[in-house]
Amino acid sequence: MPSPATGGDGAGLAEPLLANGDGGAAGQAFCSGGKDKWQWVPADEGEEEQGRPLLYRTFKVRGIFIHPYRLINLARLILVIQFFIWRIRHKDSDNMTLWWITVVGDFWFAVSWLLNQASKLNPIRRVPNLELLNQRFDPQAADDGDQLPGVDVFINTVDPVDEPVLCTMNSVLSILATDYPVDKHATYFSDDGGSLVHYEALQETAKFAAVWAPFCRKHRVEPRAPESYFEVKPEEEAPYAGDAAAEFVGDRRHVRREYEEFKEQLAALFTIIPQRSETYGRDVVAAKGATPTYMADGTHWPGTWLEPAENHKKGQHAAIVQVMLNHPGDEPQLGAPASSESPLDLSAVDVRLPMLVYIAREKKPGYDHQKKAGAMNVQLRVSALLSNAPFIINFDGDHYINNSSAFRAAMCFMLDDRHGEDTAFVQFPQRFDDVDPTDRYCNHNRVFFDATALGLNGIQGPSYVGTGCMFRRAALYGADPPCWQPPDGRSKAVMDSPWKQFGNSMPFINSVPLATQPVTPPASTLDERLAAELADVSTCAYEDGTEWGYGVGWVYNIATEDVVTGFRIHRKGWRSMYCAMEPDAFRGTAPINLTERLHQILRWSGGSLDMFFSRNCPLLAGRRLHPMQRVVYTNMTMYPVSAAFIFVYDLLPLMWLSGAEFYIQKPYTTYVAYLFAGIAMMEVSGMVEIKWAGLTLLDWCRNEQFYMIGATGVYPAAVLHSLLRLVGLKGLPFKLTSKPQSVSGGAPRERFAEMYEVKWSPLLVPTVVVMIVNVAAVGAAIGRAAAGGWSFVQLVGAAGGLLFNAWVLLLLYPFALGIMGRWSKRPYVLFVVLVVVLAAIASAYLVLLAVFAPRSVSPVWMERWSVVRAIVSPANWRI
Ligand SMILES: O=c1ccn([C@@H]2O[C@H](COP(=O)(O)OP(=O)(O)O[C@H]3O[C@H](CO)[C@@H](O)[C@H](O)[C@H]3O)[C@@H](O)[C@H]2O)c(=O)[nH]1
Ligand SMILES: [Mn+2]
Repeated sequence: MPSPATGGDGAGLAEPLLANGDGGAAGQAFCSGGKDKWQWVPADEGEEEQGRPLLYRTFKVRGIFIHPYRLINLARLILVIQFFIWRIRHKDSDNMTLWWITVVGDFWFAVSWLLNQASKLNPIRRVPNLELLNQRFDPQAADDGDQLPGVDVFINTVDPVDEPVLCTMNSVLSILATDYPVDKHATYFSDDGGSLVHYEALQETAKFAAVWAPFCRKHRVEPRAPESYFEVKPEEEAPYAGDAAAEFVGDRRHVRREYEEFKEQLAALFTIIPQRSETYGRDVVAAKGATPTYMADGTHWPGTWLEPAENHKKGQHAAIVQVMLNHPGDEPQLGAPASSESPLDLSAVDVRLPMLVYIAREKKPGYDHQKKAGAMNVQLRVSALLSNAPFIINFDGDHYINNSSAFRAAMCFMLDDRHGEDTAFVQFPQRFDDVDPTDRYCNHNRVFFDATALGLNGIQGPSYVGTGCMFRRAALYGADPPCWQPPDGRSKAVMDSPWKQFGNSMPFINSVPLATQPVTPPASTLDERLAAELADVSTCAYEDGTEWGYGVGWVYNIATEDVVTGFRIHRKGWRSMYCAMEPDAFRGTAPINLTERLHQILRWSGGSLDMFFSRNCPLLAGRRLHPMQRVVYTNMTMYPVSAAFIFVYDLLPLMWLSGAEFYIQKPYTTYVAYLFAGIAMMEVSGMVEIKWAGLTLLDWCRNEQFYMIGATGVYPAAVLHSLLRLVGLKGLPFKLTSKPQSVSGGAPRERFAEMYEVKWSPLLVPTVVVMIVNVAAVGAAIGRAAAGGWSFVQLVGAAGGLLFNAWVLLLLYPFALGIMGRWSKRPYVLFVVLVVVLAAIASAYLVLLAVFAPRSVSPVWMERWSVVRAIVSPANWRI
């Protein structure tokens, strides 16, 4: 395959991109603990005195926040215990079955609250010191010992339409242009769709990168994903950071034009490829009854045919591994001066591009390809044979690098003298671009990424969340961390019977011990033998009978590979680090359509339960797992179970409809008082959490709301899924998350158009039922109260119950908006409908009472009723 030009030649230049690589922002963040982070105080002063260079600094929450926070939670714990003692002593209810259900339910809530809270009692922030890193790993002064280590970058995609190809290629561009030594990182693009569109788009991208990457380096622009870069309004732009200010405007205009052209080329691929195939394939079609897909040079594309044919269809084709950009060599290359062809003066810019490899692993019918985990394990082996960097960072196709210092930031943790060696991965938060300003579907997950993750950071480290995470290769291979290695220094786990563990490729096995070495070996040159080996490690059969997917690589047989893979590493005793930077390290796109979002939560919660009922159950882990970390993982895997109880509780209001007096627990007022106190304390604790984590009230409400929305429909489905699996069935099918199409290069669409789309799915039904039940309960209670004949105590009881209903409805509010579709642009419609429906139910209920239980209705109403009845009674109808 012809490989696109890598740019001009030239010689000898210190990499300009390194000179001042980290930029000022991160430096400031280091001093103060970040913008607006007055809640945090340094926690590592002692360590500084020991004279070690601290590549990152540690901060803990200021006492004025954390002490009250812990105190409230202690008080709540006492209250909860007291509550149960009280309940057990007062076994008094109108229905003992319900009493038992609620005791068990309340107990489960208390436990899950405790598990959840436990993870957040010691939050820690860590801020990388990029300046120090750059000093220590200064390329000018460097001899071999002091170079930044290599990083292999994995990026995954499946479908050029569902995951718009322009978005994916933007991510690739942001990686190719990132601020890390060009010869020290290599990108492995996994195309699980085996699509020629991806392949040719990647070729175009490599060509465009020859302009884009040098432009970014020359002017030090951010972010380095062109779509996002050109979207920034001039007034929001960061101050110019390069050293050719005079040329900036002209260069930018030129690159922008090239980018527009590049976009058109990508969009055209969808028509060019079918057209080309038709032209080439005219005679073949009749003979084979299918249209092969042709590459530009007239050969068949093995990935897929336009019409499927044996061994050439989606899901059935040989492996394709293609080096698109070769390893650039370690000598910098200056670009060409401005010319009539290219007005961009690159004579002082290193124009090399990092290595870029296209992979479509073999697909065969009948094989379980293990989705993303399977794809990444192939990337792991292919990269081992080509560049074998000791570090790996992985991205979903829709996540791009938003802050070019991110790789260096991760290195601050990996290379630090304190815990660096025992750190298996550095997780960055997931941030999203396309979410609506109110974050209706809680896509930002702020409570998790700004509070929980910091809590985990204070224990053994954050869990792995699937993207934007830098790994130590050895940890993925199943090695032990140095702190748990036997004194002879060699990790037994890795080298006992390597075939059984790693499969039959000798070159791969030989690469394993090298992966732990700090200095990357030069990338292998691609000869025939290597090409054959690459194809071999990308076959389906390669992993048969090995440890891949169990003890080695990303974990298999689970709806989500992320948390469980992180867990498998933690249980070996490794730690992980959390790194939230400003500006955000990476950004991606989130599903902003309700149904997509629910399917995503379903996959996550289903995966969690899968994990609990697997060999990776947190309760089964050995002593290397920190006790608190075990608690955290137990919570992370068991949380969907609560839904079973929540669902019952949400339906309890049905009892209002019976009209009779009914108490789950007597004395009822004490019961209610306990519940209110418990809930109130939880809310107060939440408010303190908002303060130390720097969240907004809205972030926090969204979190509560989405928990409830999940708990009514999705989590019960997840429980069902794991029950199905427990009895040996397949469980629920999980689908790829579709990404918003607005960036796919077509006509500009309305902003957040996706949010207003309603796609019905069985998953929506239970939540709708819960909503109806609660609305009906409120209506009925109003009718009942209006009918009169309730004592004061009964009224108070009813008011408490109504408050519960109203609370449930408030929590389900985003869901209600979601199923309103475009109407939700005018939320007041919802309230009008609500009032009308309530009035209707209340009157209907009143009528029912008047007909069936006239004695429970006050005489005033009965009088009116007799008038109405007189009118509607058929006996009085005269024709
Ligand atoms: O057969 C497959 C299926 C998916 N993917 C890739 O996996 C990534 C994530 O899949 P997606 O359907 O987009 O899931 P999301 O819900 O967007 O992803 C979240 O949830 C996943 C776990 O379920 C994590 O792996 C992700 O990192 C996290 O962002 C995407 O890049 C896909 O291209 C593959 O490579 N092969
Ligand atoms: Mn995604």
